[in-house]
Amino acid sequence: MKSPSHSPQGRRPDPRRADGARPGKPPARNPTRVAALALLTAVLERHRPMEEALDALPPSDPRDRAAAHRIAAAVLRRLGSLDAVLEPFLRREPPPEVRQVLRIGAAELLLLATPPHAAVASCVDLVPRPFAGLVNAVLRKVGAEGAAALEDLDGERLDTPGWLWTAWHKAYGPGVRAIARAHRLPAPLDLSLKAGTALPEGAVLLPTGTVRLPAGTRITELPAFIEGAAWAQDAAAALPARLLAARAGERVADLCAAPGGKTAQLAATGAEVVAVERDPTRILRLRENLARLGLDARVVQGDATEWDPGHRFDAILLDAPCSATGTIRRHPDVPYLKRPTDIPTLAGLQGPMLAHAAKLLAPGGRLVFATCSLQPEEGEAQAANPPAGLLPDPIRAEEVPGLEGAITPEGWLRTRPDLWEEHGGMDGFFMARFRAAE
Ligand SMILES: C[S@@+](CC[C@H](N)C(=O)[O-])C[C@H]1O[C@@H](n2cnc3c(N)ncnc32)[C@H](O)[C@@H]1O
Repeated sequence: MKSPSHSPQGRRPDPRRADGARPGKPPARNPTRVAALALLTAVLERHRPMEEALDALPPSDPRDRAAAHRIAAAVLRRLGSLDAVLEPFLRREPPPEVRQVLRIGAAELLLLATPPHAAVASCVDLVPRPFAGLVNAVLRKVGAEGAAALEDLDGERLDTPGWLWTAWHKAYGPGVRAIARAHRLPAPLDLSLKAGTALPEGAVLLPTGTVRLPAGTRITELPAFIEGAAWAQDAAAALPARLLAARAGERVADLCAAPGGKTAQLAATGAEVVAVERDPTRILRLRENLARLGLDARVVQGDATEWDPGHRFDAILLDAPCSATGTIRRHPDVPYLKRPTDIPTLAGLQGPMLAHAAKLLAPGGRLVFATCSLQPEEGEAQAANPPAGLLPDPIRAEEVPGLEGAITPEGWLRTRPDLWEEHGGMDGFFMARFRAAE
């Protein structure tokens, strides 16, 4: 008969061990850290989006999930720096699961102000027994020496994957550092409100109309959200629909519409809105969001490169699928999900989409092309080569109060995460407006 044992060698663990692992029954693993480990494993090893991994977590207290997300996001924001701090304390590469736990522990100790004992003990409990001693020893050293080491690093460079650094340096010169710095901070909660909705307590009204609350605010607890009068939308993400300036009664198409932040803005004007989206799962979210807000739009499942309802539109919003590198503050997993080869692939889709959208526009109609990307191939390069029949309709300073400096000489709008730093930044977007020839 096999003797009962919890140790890999078939011996009972020594109750006096100095590695932090407790003897006897396996320790109860902390649900927040277990979930944080699952999120990091999904993103860094399986290259799955963090939101998808969050949805796949077993049912748990929403506060545990939020805390797990906070830890995983902190690791992803400072991944290069955390690895550099860990490096001198590791003689060889640990298994991937142990590496993720060490990153969690280092983030808790150096970035999240978790009490050292709790950070170390909960991380020790997360790894298989043979690695408990290693995790305990390394994290104790990180606790003692890590803060000084972190300060000496070039974190902006280390926390930005090389291909993104090179591309942003080429596009924005020294601005790459400001962009990288902005990516370190959790983004505030930005809301769009239905007209006449009172400003939530503690909110700031930004010059372009977005309402901003501090990072970490729980949207589901806000009265305006509960009443169906508010939706989450970054300050930059609210600009494309604003620039389209839809009017009541106009025929408006929102191509690539889910989850529907911009559809909601367009529908709130009283325009007749058709929202086109290819992905059936995302269509469900789009419908749910419109229903929650009590806003009306016709939702159509279709491919924006070929959808044609047989009539023309007064205004079209094309919020094209892109690499989403402008949203890294809100989605710190993006740098670890995207590859350099994604950029030409997506740019190769955006061109034909813009060309098809142009064909759906009535004479004199307006079109706004937008992407939430910092890569010029997905913005400036597209607008510089518009399809036949589209004329430039430059964005004017009075349309974007406080962002006049983000208007390019061509009349496009280029936002970056380091803009409005004093207000808490904004997503990186590109927007260009056109008119169809009369
Ligand atoms: C940037 S997101 C749109 C965000 C949305 N406009 C909003 O404000 O909430 C791009 C969307 O395009 C959809 N999409 C991708 N390829 C598409 C295509 N060929 N036709 C229609 N929709 C597409 C994606 O599923 C995704 O929902």
